[in-house]
Amino acid sequence: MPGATFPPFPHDVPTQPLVIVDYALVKAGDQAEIDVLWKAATEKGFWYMKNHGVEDLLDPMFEMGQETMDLSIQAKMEYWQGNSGGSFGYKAKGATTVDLSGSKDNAEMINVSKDDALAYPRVAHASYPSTVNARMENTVRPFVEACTDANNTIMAVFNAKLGLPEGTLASLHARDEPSVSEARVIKVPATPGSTKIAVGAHTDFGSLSFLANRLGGLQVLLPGQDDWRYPLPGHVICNVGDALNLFSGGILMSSIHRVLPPPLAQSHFDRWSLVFFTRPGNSVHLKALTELSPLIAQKVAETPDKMHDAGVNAAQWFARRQSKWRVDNQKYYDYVLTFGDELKHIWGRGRFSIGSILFVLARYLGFASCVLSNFEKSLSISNTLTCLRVTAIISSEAIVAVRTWAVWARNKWILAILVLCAIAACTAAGVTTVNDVQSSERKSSSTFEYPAPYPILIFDLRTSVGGQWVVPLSMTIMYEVGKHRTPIVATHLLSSLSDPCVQLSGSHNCPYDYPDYVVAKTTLPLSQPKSRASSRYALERRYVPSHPPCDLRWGVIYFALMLALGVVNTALVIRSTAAVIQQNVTQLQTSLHSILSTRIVLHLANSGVGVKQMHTATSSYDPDDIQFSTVLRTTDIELSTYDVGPRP
Ligand SMILES: O=C(O)CCC(=O)C(=O)O
Ligand SMILES: [Fe+2]
Repeated sequence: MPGATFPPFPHDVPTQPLVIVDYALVKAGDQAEIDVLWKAATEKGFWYMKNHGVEDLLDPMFEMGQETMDLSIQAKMEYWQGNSGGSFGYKAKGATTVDLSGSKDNAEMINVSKDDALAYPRVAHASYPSTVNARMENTVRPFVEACTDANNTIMAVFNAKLGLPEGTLASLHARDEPSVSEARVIKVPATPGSTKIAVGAHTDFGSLSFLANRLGGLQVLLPGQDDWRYPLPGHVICNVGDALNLFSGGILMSSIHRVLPPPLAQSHFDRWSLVFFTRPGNSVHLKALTELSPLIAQKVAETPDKMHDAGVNAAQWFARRQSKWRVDNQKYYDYVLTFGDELKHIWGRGRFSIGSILFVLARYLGFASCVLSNFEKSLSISNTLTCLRVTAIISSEAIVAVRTWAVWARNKWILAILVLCAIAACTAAGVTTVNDVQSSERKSSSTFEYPAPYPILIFDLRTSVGGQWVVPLSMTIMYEVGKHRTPIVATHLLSSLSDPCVQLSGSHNCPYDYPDYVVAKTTLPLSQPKSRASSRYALERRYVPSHPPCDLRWGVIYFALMLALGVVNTALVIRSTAAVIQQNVTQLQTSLHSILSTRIVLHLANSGVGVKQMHTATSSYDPDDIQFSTVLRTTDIELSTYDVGPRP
């Protein structure tokens, strides 16, 4: 790729007119050039840069990136950056969502920490693939040094223009203070003809970004514009990030950008880009520097509606923003959507039955295992996880079994089959658990042993199905869209409820990064109960006594789905020797059980019928409302998962 010739950038796409700043002149103190830079940084936050001194290091960096991406997926995933807010290491494509409907990104990248590059061979934060290490001293470190120099020079210019005491911005970006500053190489594989977003709309988290790319695809949305426009590829582009925007009280502009596949003929080629991000020291508090500059104080006073204090330091800010769009973190989504129903039907009743205890176990042990699976680093966590998962699955199975028995009108053969299945399942689960917990070795989650011909397929399993989100999320979307015809906003709400970034909603110039507050408002009320009258009506219309299969097709499909998933998952666990697949599949199994069983309980509760006085049981399907409910004939509104009462 370095030195390769690509088709030219097309003439007929909307381009973003940006000025070219001559870095050599800025460094030499040329006032006219400094004014050009200042205007670009305060009005657009983006500019092209020439004579920056990094020219000769671009190709070697791209080569390092290519050598790294050419490694097998197994080798790259040894350096997986995780989902907990870390950034150093490898990010596979598809690990983040790029828009509010949950589409996944199409960019893989390797991030090398500035601190690691400078400290090499000492490890400051993380280790890297051999392809990075081999070039750490002769390529990565010089690149990091040159970009840091360039960004520091620019920051010194901003420091003076903002009227800050000399060295203020430099001290917030001290070379020796640990930071999340990093060099990044990004590969977007060729997707001819596709217009799918490869890197979602965002503002950069840090202070200054230094970006080189080989093909078009970057698009910038400047303040006041309503269309995305391409900067020209082949230039080095610099842009201001959110930290400088905050420090300066909003005087320096941090603009929204994203990456699409390269346009037209260029779309037949892989797109490579290279970024160096200068970010503040980890402990630096992110707020406007009002006490140090009258100019900043005045700007803050003029814009009281904007957020001027993030209330967190740079490391916390970064971790939150980094994890928010992670696909894996959306496994909590269903819990959030149904929380309102849970409050009402489980906690609001003021008393507990065996049914509601099973509900709580299925739901919260499933949820806890979801959360804990992010931190599966030690044997004790691994063992705790095994126990949580098994208990959640058994509780879910109990709920589903009792419901199944109910919809089959307490048929004794069904009961016998269920009891046999339960004994078999519990025995298997018990043996596996004891075996797992007694084993003194934790199975490494970074050990990949893929069947040779299908590495990518299995890898996708690792990142999507294995990441425990895809099936629960699709099911949830199916339910909720069908039920309310409301666009689904997929997000990581739970972490953001305690996130100060939530306060930024609508007040910062990057609305794309802070959607969560809105989400909280739009999703929580989604699960409104059906009106009692309509469910009664549905019940009367559809009630078919003592002949379950006829009107039970949706219920049967629902239970069959759970069974089929169980079989598929078990097969995967048995077939695969890769610990990571076994663990992810088990977690997926737990999440699914938890979601399906608690959905059953809540839908039953929402259908407005209880079980205490019912005469028999059936299932209804209302075409206007994709909701499966086990509808039970009753006069009393009561929630229970197992008490089927007397038959007629
Ligand atoms: O690849 C590009 O051109 C831009 C990448 C970018 O915006 C980022 O990594 O923050
Ligand atoms: Fe960016």
